[in-house]
Amino acid sequence: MTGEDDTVPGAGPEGGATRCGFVALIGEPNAGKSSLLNRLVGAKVSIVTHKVQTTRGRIRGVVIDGGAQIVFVDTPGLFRPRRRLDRAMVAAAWAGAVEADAVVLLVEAHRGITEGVDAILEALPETLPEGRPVALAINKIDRVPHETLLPLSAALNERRDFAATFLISATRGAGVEDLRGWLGGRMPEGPWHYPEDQVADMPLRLIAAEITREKLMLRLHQELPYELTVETESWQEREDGSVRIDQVVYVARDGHKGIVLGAKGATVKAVGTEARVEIAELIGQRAHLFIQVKVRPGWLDEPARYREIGLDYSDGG
Ligand SMILES: Nc1nc2c(ncn2[C@@H]2O[C@H](COP(=O)(O)OP(=O)(O)OP(=O)(O)O)[C@@H](O)[C@H]2O)c(=O)[nH]1
Repeated sequence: MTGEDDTVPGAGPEGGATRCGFVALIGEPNAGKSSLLNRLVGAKVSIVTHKVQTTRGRIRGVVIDGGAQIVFVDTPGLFRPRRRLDRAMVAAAWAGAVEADAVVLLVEAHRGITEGVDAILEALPETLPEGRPVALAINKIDRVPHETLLPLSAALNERRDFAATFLISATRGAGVEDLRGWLGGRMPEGPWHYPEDQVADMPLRLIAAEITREKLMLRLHQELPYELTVETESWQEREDGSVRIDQVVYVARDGHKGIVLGAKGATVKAVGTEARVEIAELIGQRAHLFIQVKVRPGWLDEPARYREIGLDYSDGG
């Protein structure tokens, strides 16, 4: 974790010190966190949709900036909790921010300081440890006249002394490089968490899991929207040029397992077929997809689990 140190030495490309750390993107639902992550990573990491609250944490991207490796924790949207699960999702979002080395708050240019942004600004000082650098990224600048940006930036900086302010468009890319460079400089010195080659295919594993989750959600509609997670357990290239992908769908209860499986496994089979076609298209290779459904009991009631969903640094994906 960094403290207030702004003087992290630059890591030279030839054997200089490496840096590595975590960055949490926070903001209201739809602020553009997934879009920004995708733009930063340069691959479609998390599925961007028009529906709010689609991001379920644990979706990460790893970005190399000079000698720095920046691990992004994409958090669930921060919103006003209504149900028990919602509260846990908010807690998960904050857990990511509390443990990150730097935080980026995304605010939508055309919406300005909404009630939601206000609530986040209120919560920031008491939630984050002192000295944790928080950058402000005013996003979707392509949607507003340029002259509105400075007043908005000033109003926000009056509320909190941000370590830096960036005017960005996550979808068009404006300002994103600057933000990435700034974050790279904020990462603490230390070895990289992920070997370089792993970084290359990690996004694919994440995307593959997201694709399966999306297909499940589309098929199950309201039945289980927030109560399952999909993880890609293994990704094996085969000699014939195809790839074998093993995934696990985790559900909270036995009853949910039945719903995901469907009669004689029909639901998971249909989902698997749809996901396989899309994954194969994405990677340009034939894919064999194997999906298991497992119950992780108490998943919904254990605070520790939520934390894990929002922030899991344990392995490379
Ligand atoms: N015009 C414009 N639209 C953007 C920009 N960034 C994101 N969007 C759009 O805003 C919507 C929400 O973007 P997401 O990236 O899914 O937002 P999110 O914050 O990850 O949302 P949750 O997953 O719900 O937390 C999508 O329709 C994006 O295309 C931008 O810079 N300009």
